[in-house]
Order: sequence, then C-alpha cells, then structure tokens
Amino acid sequence: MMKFAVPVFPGSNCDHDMVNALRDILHVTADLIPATATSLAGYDAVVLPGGFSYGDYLRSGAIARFAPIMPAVIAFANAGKPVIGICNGFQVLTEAGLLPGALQANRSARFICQDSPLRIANHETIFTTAYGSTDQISLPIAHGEGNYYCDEATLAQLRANHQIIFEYVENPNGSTANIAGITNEAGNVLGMMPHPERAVEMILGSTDGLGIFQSVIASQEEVTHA
Ligand SMILES: NC(=O)CC[C@H](N)C(=O)O
Repeated sequence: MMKFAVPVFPGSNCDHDMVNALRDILHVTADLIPATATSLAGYDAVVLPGGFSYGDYLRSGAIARFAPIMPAVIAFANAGKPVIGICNGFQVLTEAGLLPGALQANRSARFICQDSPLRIANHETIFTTAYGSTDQISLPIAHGEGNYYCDEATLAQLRANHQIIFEYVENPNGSTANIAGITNEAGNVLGMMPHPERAVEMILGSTDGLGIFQSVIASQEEVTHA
C-alpha cells in the first residue's frame, strides 16, 4: 500500500486533516513526521500541509525551509517522487526553490477564507488525471499570503511547459495570471494554495479535492505494476 509522509512543522494546522483524508477516505498509509526528522526512507509520497509554520515569521514558509526535514524533502523531489505542498506547504516549496515564484501578501492585505472555483488547466499531470474531462472544481482557500508572483520569463516558461495546473475563475488575491497551483518542470512537485484535504467527503460540503490524491495514488500504482 502506498505510504505518504506528512511533515509537521511547529504551527502546522492542516496536518491532521491531511492524514484524515489520506487514511480514512483514501485508505492509504499516512504518517505524521516531525520537522526535526531527517529521513523519508520508505515513503512513496510527501505532502507538506497547510498552517502557520514557525508563526509565519519573516515570510510564510521562510523559516520552515530550513527545518531539518527539508534536505530529505528536496532529495525526494529531485529523485522524481511525488511531493505536494498545500497552502503553507506551497509557500515552503517556493522558499526551498523546488517551485518557481513566490507567495506574497494578498492584494487586499486581508486573510481570505472562502470557497473558490478553480479551472483545471492541465489534466495530464500525475495530480489531475482522475478529474477526467472535468474542467472546473471548487475548493476552499484560507490564506493571508496567497498572491502568487513570478516574473514574465518564468510565466512564459510555466505556460510553455504546461506547469500551470489550477487557475482561479475569479482572482481572489492578486495572483499573477490567476495562478492557484503549479508544478515543477519535471511534473512531480505540485504546489497549490487551495485546500483539497478540506473537500474529501460530503460532510465537508464537497468531494472536489479527492481527485488530486486519487490521481497520485493511481500514478504510483502504475509505477509499481510496470
Ligand atoms: N492555510 C494556510 O496554510 C495558511 C498559509 C499561511 N499561513 C498564510 O496565511 O498565507
């Protein structure tokens, strides 16, 4: 059975939601890993959860990027294995240089908490195949620094390599090109501001987030059965 690692930083607050989604809804193994750990041996995927790691001091994700677990996360990503960063996790991935660009304060300078319709801009990634031809989903957003920024040259690269995965239908925070989620060039690292783990069962109001995890699980099953 596929094994997910969910690193926990001081101030993470979506880690248990993530483990609940993975274990109880998707029926895979998921372990909380302290940020002081230094190994991810034995894991098939890593999910950096949302929250306020290290109190968001300096910038969201700027201190977490130096946590003891991060060299293992970077090595894991560079080995081509799946890494997902949700919200604060996305911020950590940009700070760590695993994804291009940066997350700035929302244009409104306010924390935004709302459901957000998203367009799936690339259905052919290991994170989106389970959505079939569904082109729009809705996921909750909850962030103060979700305003994605990159320069023109980076945006051109993201577009040319089809690295833009989710786009806001209505831009809530000032993000460049309505970007809500991107992958790295190799396609194995996903960062996204919306929270799929908060949309995995109808008691939460939506199951639109399931496809991301189902897609990754299916992609890894193909790897082990190949
Ligand atoms: N839900 C989250 O992960 C929030 C991320 C970060 N603390 C922010 O406010 O932008």
